[in-house]
Amino acid sequence: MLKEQDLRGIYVPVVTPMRADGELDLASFEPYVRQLLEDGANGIVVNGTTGEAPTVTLEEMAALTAAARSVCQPANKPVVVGTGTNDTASTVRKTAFAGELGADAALVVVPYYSRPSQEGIIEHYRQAAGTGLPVIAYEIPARTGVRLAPDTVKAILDLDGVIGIKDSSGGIELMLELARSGNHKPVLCGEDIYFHAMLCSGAAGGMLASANVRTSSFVEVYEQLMQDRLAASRQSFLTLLPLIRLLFQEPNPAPLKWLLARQGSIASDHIRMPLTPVSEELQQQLSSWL
Ligand SMILES: O=C(O)C1=N[C@H](C(=O)O)C[C@H](O)C1
Repeated sequence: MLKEQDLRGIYVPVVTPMRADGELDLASFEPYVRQLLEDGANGIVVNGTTGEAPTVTLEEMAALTAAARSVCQPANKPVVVGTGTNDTASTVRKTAFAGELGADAALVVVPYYSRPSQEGIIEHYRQAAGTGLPVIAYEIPARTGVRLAPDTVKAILDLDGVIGIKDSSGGIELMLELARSGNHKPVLCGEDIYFHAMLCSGAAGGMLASANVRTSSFVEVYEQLMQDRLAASRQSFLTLLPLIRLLFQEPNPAPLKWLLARQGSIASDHIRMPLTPVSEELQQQLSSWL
């Protein structure tokens, strides 16, 4: 199981490869994950936003977790599984199930849509962490419809079994406040454009969809900063900006899947509804970037 001190570096939230008919494509999945590890990823996140979690069935989650483990375990790299929903009871069941599947930790998003109170959200995490599988909280207000107050984040991070947080809050203010107030649990950047800024403010790494493409360059940004080579790290990050901008020009992971399919990492760019394939215009821009 994943320990707090090992939640650092580049965790890659993987796509869920699908065949052109929409079925799960496990044949693409294993070599694709293996390549990410060879390129230096510190861990893998299955069934996250980038993995199209809302459309992935429990059976598919189990198959993806097993396939990811078969590649990651021999390399001693952790597999994190997205288990958060907007219903506490089903989040607890899914997190416990991920534990049975051999996941090293669960990524639990703030319960979306219902707009619960801050107390309700803390209790949601208490129950998820009660399953015994280490929990990484996931703050992404643009998707959930509710924003965590800094004190709420601190209360969640104080819970036994919560080992850190993925911060996609849309800026570095939360990160700075956590650092100011002496938080010691790892904060991973979950908003690619802020990766370098958040590392400079004390983030322990990133869970970044763009790191699917230039994995070793993201690792380099991280490593250089850890070695206090600020200018080199900033320069490395700047070279990644055009990629990051393109990947988030339309809803993630459609541009990413298109790019991965185009470069042969997965067989098809199929994406499940209601997400739609990338526009022709963006395809042209991605081709030029390639
Ligand atoms: O799947 C993830 O984890 C990520 N999701 C974010 C999103 O799509 O909003 C982006 C981030 O890079 C990782």
